[in-house]
Amino acid sequence: MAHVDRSEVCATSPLVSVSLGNAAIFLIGGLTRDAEPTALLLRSGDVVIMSGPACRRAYHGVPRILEDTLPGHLDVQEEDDGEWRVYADYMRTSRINVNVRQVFPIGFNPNLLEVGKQGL
Ligand SMILES: O=C(O)CCC(=O)C(=O)O
Ligand SMILES: [Fe+2]
Repeated sequence: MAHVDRSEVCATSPLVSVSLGNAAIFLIGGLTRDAEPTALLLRSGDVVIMSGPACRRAYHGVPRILEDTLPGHLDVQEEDDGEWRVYADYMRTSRINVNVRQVFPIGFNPNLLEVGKQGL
């Protein structure tokens, strides 16, 4: 659940996170699991920007999705059926997170994957 983002080589680039669907509890703590986390309520349409090394390397996670918080404009009415039923069943209990993150630093050359060849 709680994790630190480690796939990004560069911890100084911000991460932009967009929440869609049911609301959720987002916890953000510190650089160790001992730090008391702060809880944020993320609703559909909310945008979180995680910026700075202390934030990008902080433990965080989404322990809880709050059911029955799907905004009306993302819901499907009872009379709708067919292909939209699959969407409706999924969205009823789900939250979708879209995030943008910079995994590699500027100037990274994927053709030079061996350690020490990047020249960065
Ligand atoms: O769902 C979220 O808001 C957080 C996602 C996350 O922590 C990640 O993609 O690394
Ligand atoms: Fe993460």
